[in-house]
Amino acid sequence: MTTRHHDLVVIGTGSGNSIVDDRFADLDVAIVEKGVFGGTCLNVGCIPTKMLVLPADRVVEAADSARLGVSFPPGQADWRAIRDRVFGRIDPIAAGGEEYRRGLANVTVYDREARFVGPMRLDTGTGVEITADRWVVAAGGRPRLLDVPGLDAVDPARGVHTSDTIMRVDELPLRTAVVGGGYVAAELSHVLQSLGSDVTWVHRGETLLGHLDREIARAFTDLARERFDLRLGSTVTAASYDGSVHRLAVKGPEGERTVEADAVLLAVGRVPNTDLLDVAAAGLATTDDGRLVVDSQQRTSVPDVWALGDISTDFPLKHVANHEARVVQHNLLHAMGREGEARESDHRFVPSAVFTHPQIASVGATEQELEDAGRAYRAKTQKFGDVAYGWALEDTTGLCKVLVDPESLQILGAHLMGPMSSVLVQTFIQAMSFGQRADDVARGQYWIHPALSEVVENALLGVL
Ligand SMILES: Cc1cc2nc3c(=O)[nH]c(=O)nc-3n(C[C@H](O)[C@H](O)[C@H](O)COP(=O)(O)OP(=O)(O)OC[C@H]3O[C@@H](n4cnc5c(N)ncnc54)[C@H](O)[C@@H]3O)c2cc1C
Ligand SMILES: NC(=O)c1ccc[n+]([C@@H]2O[C@H](COP(=O)([O-])OP(=O)(O)OC[C@H]3O[C@@H](n4cnc5c(N)ncnc54)[C@H](O)[C@@H]3O)[C@@H](O)[C@H]2O)c1
Repeated sequence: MTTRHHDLVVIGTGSGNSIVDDRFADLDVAIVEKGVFGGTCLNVGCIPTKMLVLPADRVVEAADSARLGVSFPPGQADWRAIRDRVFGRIDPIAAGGEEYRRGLANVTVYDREARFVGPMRLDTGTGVEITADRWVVAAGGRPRLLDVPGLDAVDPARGVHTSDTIMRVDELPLRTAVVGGGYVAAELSHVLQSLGSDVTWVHRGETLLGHLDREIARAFTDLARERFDLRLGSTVTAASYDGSVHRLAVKGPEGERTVEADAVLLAVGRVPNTDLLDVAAAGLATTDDGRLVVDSQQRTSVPDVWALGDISTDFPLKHVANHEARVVQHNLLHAMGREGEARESDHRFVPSAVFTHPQIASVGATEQELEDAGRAYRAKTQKFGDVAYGWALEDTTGLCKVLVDPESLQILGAHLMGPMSSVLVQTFIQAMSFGQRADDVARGQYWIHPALSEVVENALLGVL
């Protein structure tokens, strides 16, 4: 084992990869990445899922078009062509990112799983142990597995998948059992079912997407009930596999039932990679659920060590990881005397979207959070179907809900389900971020008629 000292070490090439730019050109930098460059979002997360959701949306919309007076034959997906198009675009980006880093004279890439072996001493797994003046830990997380024999390890050959593996299969399973009721389950159930797999969706809770405002969560759950074989309040207690078929014992409101499937998708959350990295050996403090403790400047409990993204954040979302990476980048430069005052991360109004069908988007407090906090609020839920573009869409399910402080008229939260919700929510994000009042946003600007954005205008006018 040889040892080497660097000026800066970055562990993880998801959002961590964006930190080292020209301003670090005079430093001896190590980048540590055990997998492909670009991390979760690019390779197995946001990007491929959204590229798969789009054709899935087309299938659903075509099937629904008869209501508009046009009909198409039932959607036929060429799974391999879709898969190859998606990864044919993504994989070269990951490879190009790695090639670029390896070509930089001041950067050394360590490409094995690394772990700490002492106070800020990292075994890179390549026969080199490294130390450094400054560190960035951006090692993300990985899918959680189930504590059920047979489903406690990923095994694509047997059809036991997580989001890391299901998107690259050669054949879409004829029947998939999806376990979990969060983001990944909602997006990938839509993809699988639309593109040709029969989905049985098993979730332990009574509503899907339980983190959302309850009105939206219930409305989405009602729609999902019509579309999927949905087993709510249900847990998988045992699993068997006979070489071609999985049989899951599912305990639910009607007792124990067997769910048969050709593949199982485990979508039961993610765990931070602090254990694999053995952060305890480095003396880095962790939260009860295993994330690195960071302060508002993204500093860990050890001096000169910063962390960002899924390994530390309360908000495991790519736009948050990117924001935190910019803060860490600035604060590293500040610590080296190259930038002014240190900065803090802004987690006041973190938005999110679930790219399922219909789309869902959200920012700020839910109604139940305001109730629990005993906070006064006014609420208005505007139906997409009641604005002009909603008529064009013949929309019967879309909702735009806004929650406002009755005194200050500040927007406290906004929750949408319907076409283009991830875009429509931006008006609320902007208003909340800049402290704009609901009446000013509603009345102080033009709203293009008859655009779908009128649903936001009407929700705001309604709440006033
Ligand atoms: C299916 C799916 C869909 C998603 N869709 C969205 C979306 O639409 N919008 C959104 O905002 N967010 C989405 N997310 C969440 C988003 O992908 C993550 O929040 C984001 O990628 C986290 O970035 P990160 O840099 O913290 O970690 P990562 O991107 O996970 O990067 C961590 C890197 O560290 C490496 N690493 C870990 N441990 C070690 C080690 N010991 N040694 C060496 N290298 C190591 C890993 O290989 C990895 O490349 C999605 C997630 C999933 C799973
Ligand atoms: N569009 C997006 O922004 C997007 C898309 C996908 C993922 N993500 C991010 O990735 C994270 C992970 O997504 P996810 O869907 O895996 O997690 P999640 O936290 O959204 O949902 C996890 C689900 O699994 C269930 N669950 C947890 N443990 C279980 C157990 N032991 N048995 C049965 N069910 C269990 C939970 O009740 C929950 O419904 C999300 O929190 C999100 O931040 C974001």
